[in-house]
Amino acid sequence: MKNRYEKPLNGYVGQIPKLPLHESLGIDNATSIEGTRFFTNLMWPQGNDRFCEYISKYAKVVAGLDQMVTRMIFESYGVERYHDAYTDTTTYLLRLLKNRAPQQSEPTLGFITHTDKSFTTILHQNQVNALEVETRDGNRINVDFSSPSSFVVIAGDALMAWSNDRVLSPRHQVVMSGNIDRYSLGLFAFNNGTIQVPEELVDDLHPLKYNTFDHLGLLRFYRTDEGYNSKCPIKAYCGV
Ligand SMILES: O=C(O)CCC(=O)C(=O)O
Ligand SMILES: [Fe+2]
Repeated sequence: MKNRYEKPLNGYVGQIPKLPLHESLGIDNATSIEGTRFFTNLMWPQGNDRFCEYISKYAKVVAGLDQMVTRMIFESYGVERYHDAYTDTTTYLLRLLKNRAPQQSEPTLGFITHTDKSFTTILHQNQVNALEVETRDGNRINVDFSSPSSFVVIAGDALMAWSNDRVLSPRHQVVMSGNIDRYSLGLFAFNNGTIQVPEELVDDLHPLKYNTFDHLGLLRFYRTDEGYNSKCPIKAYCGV
């Protein structure tokens, strides 16, 4: 298998007996031309300039959207002074996801219930809706983002910890129906350093809930049995 990275959960995922519908590939550092070229040279030994160009343009546009959204989040908590340092040390993993339409009698679960380990994730899809997101009170929302101009922003575990639990990293899953294959793109923001709760978000009413943590260490922890089996991996990893 060629699409592998040292960073856990960055490369190919698929051929999982319990999840026969799902296959995905990952492009780390997708906003840089080196990142996309590394991927296209791997998949097409003679190169694929068109794909390389489109994918890096897409990643750049959506990373710009992500930086706008995270700036708004930082501003809404009065801590925009930390935003530049955050974006300067953030890289983007672009995942290309396919969930094929289930055949009769096949399980319809495309992707298991999980929370994202990123800071933020921006999703885009073809016309086939299948994403279900759980709310704080346990209800499920079927997210309709079938319009080509729709994007969904999901808060990841790192944002939940950074915000000292103000922003929820929601559990979500992909459940397929109908007879059209679903293609989606997920751009995941990962910080290359440590993340800490801003001091402005800690007070008597909001005691500190997370120790400073190494973001990529969260991915490594999630790959361990303890991390994978814990109910809330981020709390098990760096919760106070
Ligand atoms: O395909 C989607 O819409 C969501 C995929 C997802 O949740 C993930 O890759 O983390
Ligand atoms: Fe996800």
